[in-house]
Amino acid sequence: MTEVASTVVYEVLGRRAQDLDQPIIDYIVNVLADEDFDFGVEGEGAFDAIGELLVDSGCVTDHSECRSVCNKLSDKFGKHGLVKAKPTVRSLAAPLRMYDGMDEEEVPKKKPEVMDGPVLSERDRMKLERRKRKDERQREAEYQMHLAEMEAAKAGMPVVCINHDGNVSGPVVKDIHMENFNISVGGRDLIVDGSVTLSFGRHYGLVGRNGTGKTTFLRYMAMHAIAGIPKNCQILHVEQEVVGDDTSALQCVLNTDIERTQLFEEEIHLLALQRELDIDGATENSKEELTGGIDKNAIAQRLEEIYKRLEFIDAYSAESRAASILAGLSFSTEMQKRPTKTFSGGWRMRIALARALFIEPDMLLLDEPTNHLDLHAVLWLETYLVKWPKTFIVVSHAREFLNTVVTDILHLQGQKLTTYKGNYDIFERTREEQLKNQQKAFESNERSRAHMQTFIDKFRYNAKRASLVQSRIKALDRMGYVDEVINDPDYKFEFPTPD
Ligand SMILES: Nc1ncnc2c1ncn2[C@@H]1O[C@H](COP(=O)(O)OP(=O)(O)OP(=O)(O)O)[C@@H](O)[C@H]1O
Repeated sequence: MTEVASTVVYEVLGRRAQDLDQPIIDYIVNVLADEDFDFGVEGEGAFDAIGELLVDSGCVTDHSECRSVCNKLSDKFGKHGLVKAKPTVRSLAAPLRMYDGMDEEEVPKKKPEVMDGPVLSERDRMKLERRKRKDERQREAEYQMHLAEMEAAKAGMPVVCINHDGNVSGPVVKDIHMENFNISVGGRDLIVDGSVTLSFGRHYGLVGRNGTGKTTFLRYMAMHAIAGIPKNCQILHVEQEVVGDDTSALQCVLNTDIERTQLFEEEIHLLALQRELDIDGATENSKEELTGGIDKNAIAQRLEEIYKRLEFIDAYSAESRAASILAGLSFSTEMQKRPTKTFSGGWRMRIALARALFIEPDMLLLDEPTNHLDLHAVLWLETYLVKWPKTFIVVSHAREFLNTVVTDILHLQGQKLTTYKGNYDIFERTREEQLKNQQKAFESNERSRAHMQTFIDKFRYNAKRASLVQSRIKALDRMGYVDEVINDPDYKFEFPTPD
């Protein structure tokens, strides 16, 4: 019935329908299609019900055009057999109560009145302030506990290093589907019922207001703490600077290739043995002691295997690759040879970034990588990431950087993650358009609801309008709500005065 009613409404309104918002049209159709609706004589009932709405919305120019439209509607509805025969009029023996026979839920609820709270005394205000500060301290303590738990969990995880043979522990997983997951910190829900698919080779920019949980999401991913992340997927989250010690910056990067380092160490050891065996003066017994029973042939054979493997894993070009990454991040040749302990935190962060780029994990997670970089390094990193062959997620507030390096945007808002195709500018435009439409739909929905509510309130106790009021109540119920546009609040810092 509603379908035919909708066709009739569009037919009668014609071009006028183009200027009407969808919720208003839906409302008109619902009211007129209601089986209890009374069109009255020459569409008088329709005029009463939707006349004001048609005039207010600008669909008709004045009341006389409105009457003619309502008349036509009544006529057409009648022709399509959509008008019910008028019930015989009878006088009421007893007063009619509007809510009789209605479900409790259908009874329109009155909005709770907003009451102004009592004015706080200075003492109460101080008390509240103290309570607030106490809560803050508790939140900070809970957050520190969360960080400690994360650290402990990370320490128990396998070290992310260069994996020359691909995934030996299972088939290579390309896309990652994380479904219906929740993340909360210190009792605060950051992501509720989140679902994300990360396609292999795409570059994601993770954006959202401060404090919404971007870093925490990356941490959970790095710990494989979200269902749907394959165990054999190597995820590296560049979060902390490298620990400073006597290792040179270059060696620190090279050490992430554990197999290469081990093969070189074994080679050095075997070559030393070979030299010992070649010394003429050594007795057979002392030679045996040195080599643990391995003869010269076995050593030569093992060395051959080592050289083949080193060749296979590109071990000889690794140093120049590592050096070029460090150079890109503004380390001069002299700096690359310096022990990591001689660098500041910012520069050690760059070494951590260089290590991650050198490892090339299946999934790279970068949190504000440009924060520690100079312009030259930022430009170099942009070029490097554009060509990155695998998947990465980067959190950054640098618009130009995001525009250059990402192919998709992950937006964390309202405890949900949404994916948008395209760079940051495209995301911003799409989002603006979406918000505008949502706001428009919200306002139009509110307008229609308010209009219906006014009618209901006005004629609630009017027995003659009972059926109209009922149909409005039903229509109001069917109409539903459009969400209002709500932005996540910015994280606010407060520096309390000491007690
Ligand atoms: N130092 C802190 N003390 C207490 N709670 C914190 C602290 N840092 C973060 N949190 C809590 O964890 C939530 C998520 O923080 P997280 O760092 O993951 O957000 P974010 O989106 O990465 O923010 P930002 O962009 O500011 O880094 C915060 O809203 C806050 O509730």
